Amino acid sequence: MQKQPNRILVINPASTSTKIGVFDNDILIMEKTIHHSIEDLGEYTSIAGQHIFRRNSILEALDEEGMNVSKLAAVCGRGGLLRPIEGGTYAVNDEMMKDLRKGYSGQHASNLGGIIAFEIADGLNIPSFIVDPVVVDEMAPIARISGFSLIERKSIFHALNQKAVARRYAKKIGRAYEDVSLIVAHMGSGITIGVHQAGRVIDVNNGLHGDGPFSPERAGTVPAGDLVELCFSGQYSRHDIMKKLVRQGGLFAYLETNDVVKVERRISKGDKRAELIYQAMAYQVAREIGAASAVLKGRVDAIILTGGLAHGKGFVEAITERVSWIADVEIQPGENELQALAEGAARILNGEEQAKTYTFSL
Ligand SMILES: Nc1ncnc2c1ncn2[C@@H]1O[C@H](COP(=O)(O)OP(=O)(O)O)[C@@H](O)[C@H]1O
Ligand SMILES: CCCC(=O)OP(=O)(O)O
Repeated sequence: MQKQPNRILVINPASTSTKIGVFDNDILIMEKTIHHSIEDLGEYTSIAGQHIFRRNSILEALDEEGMNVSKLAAVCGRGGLLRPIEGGTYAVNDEMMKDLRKGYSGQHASNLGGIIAFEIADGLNIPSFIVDPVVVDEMAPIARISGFSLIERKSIFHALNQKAVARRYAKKIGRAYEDVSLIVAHMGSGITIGVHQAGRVIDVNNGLHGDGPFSPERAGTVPAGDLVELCFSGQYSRHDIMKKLVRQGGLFAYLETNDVVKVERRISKGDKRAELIYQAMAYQVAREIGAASAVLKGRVDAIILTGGLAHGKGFVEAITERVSWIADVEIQPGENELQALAEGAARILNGEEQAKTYTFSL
């Protein structure tokens, strides 16, 4: 008799929406984006506080789609700003729940992924997982040195999509992920450029509140001395400065939108300032890719451009003309995070891998 496939619910919470998918192993059978209004989310003072509201929205959506939750074999969520850990699939445990609720390394909607996965799975007596959270840290010791001895460089990036596209590219060329050297640029609300070598991301910018190119929302690397002067000018609170660095920095600060489609429309109507800022963002991405190629001593199998901005033809061209001398440029627009979550959970349920344990009590 043929074995029943494992049915997996996957959950990817973003700032104003929750994307869900139901898979039989790694085959998608249902996908939905649940949009949350600013008014609905505005009722909560913290991201973790939104868990019941978002969980109920997910259960309602599953019900509307005729999905019977009692058939689920596991629930898998995108995880969150935990302590730094190596890549892989982790079982959600109490220690992880504590750190997700607190936002150990900061606040991001992905903190809700593991929390909601655990809550739904616990009620059904099935396992819950997270896969390649944003705190995956495989950085080489040399990459951690910032040059300011009180601050270490941190690995906070789009690990889930970066690893998924890198694995997919390796498979396409008939090699193992562990055998290729790649530069992956994930370009969404934040932009992260990862150096993938021997199956590990040995260097990457902290795309949340660290360094790297500016992005639709993030300021990226800023001149340090000038930033210090602003912080102590008395004009801005800590909250104001963080907002200007993380959510309302970069493109948003210059053009009052984080939507690159709108910016492209403005450029096509002759808006020269919009054109300059758009080109500057592409220039900074290309510059970071150049730096990443030096990490690999020029031995780069491919450069992969992915994330929402990789849909933008002009943006991709502006980067490609500066970096195509390094290696082939492969475009994988958008993100396949739901698929990557399902594949990570399926590898455990099918016995191909063992779930890793999140523990720091030693
Ligand atoms: N077809 C497109 N052309 C250019 N930019 C696009 C296109 N589609 C989406 N984008 C831009 O991609 C960015 C969002 O990327 P996305 O990967 O969805 O972000 P997030 O990190 O929030 O998941 C937005 O600035 C959006 O305007
Ligand atoms: C860098 C970690 C995650 C991140 O930046 O996500 P968004 O692009 O969705 O803001």
